[in-house]
Amino acid sequence: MIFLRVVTVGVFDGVHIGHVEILSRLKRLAEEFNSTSEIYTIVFPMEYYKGHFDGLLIPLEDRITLLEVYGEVFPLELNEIKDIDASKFFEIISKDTKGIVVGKDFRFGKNAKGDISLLEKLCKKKNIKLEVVNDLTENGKRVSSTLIRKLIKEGNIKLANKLLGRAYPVYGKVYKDKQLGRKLGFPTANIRRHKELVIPKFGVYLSKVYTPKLYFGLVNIGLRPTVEKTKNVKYEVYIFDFNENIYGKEIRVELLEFLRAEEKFKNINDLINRMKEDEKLAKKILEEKYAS
Ligand SMILES: Cc1cc2nc3c(=O)[nH]c(=O)nc-3n(C[C@H](O)[C@H](O)[C@H](O)COP(=O)(O)O)c2cc1C
Ligand SMILES: Nc1ncnc2c1ncn2[C@@H]1O[C@H](COP(=O)(O)OP(=O)(O)O)[C@@H](O)[C@H]1O
Repeated sequence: MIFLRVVTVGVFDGVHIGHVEILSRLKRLAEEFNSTSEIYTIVFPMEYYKGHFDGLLIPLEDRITLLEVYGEVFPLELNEIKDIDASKFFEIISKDTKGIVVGKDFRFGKNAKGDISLLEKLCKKKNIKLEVVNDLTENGKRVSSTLIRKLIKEGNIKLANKLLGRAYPVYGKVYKDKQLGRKLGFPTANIRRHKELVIPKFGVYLSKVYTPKLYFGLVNIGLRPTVEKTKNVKYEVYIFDFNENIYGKEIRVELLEFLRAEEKFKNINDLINRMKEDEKLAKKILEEKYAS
């Protein structure tokens, strides 16, 4: 017995609202044909191999989890497929396939030779239903992983979150540091950053913190130039109304709003005063916008 399928191929980093358009169409098409749906996710985009890549939006495991809502997920390394010529690549993705869903800019095969017009012709020949999904735009700009990476690097977390369709997450295990925070009156849980991910603009963010219980807090992302000379980017979380030892625990932090850029203060006292201001501002925003 042949199991029929519908297929989509792409990087899908971030699984943003534009991706969701494609994935929802894929799921609908699978229902129409009473087939399975398969999502081929390319692990890293071309820029990664060209050496000018800012980093992924979310880890691959998270991408897979988000994609699994829409079908069976198969990760592909670009290196495995980039030298397959367009007709051969089509042969692979069209086997037992009833439908293909892609975005308007989809390219396939060696040197990205295959485009939508070739795909249309090939699909017609094999009686495969092709759905080409129009670009989703925000203020005239195409929603894309590249745009969201740029917004995150610029600190425009609100727009990045809107285009992602969810709050931008950073998370990891809390590790022990120099324990200076506690002395300053601002204990901070430090989490390691995933090396393959994009680094947000250095500064202070209002955040949700799951310990797993939900708290709000402030995250400082940066180099802490007032107290350290390092190139090591740190993610530190000061959790409001919280006083527990969470070393070794996994916490999840969601960036909500960018409050200010990281600064080098003249002395620790100026830093402490500024952190107090940050907390005041954050609590005011929480009261105005997030109180339930
Ligand atoms: C809300 C907040 C804002 C911060 N802002 C800055 C800053 O602008 N410049 C800076 O050098 N460090 C900043 N930090 C980092 C502190 O220097 C750091 O948390 C402190 O030295 C404690 O370090 P520890 O984690 O080693 O205990 C900030 C930390 C927090 C929690
Ligand atoms: N309100 C809080 N926010 C963050 N961490 C807290 C808080 N209260 C207690 N802690 C605990 O204190 C630790 C941070 O203390 P700190 O002196 O900044 O040390 P470190 O240099 O190891 O980060 C956290 O890892 C956590 O276990």
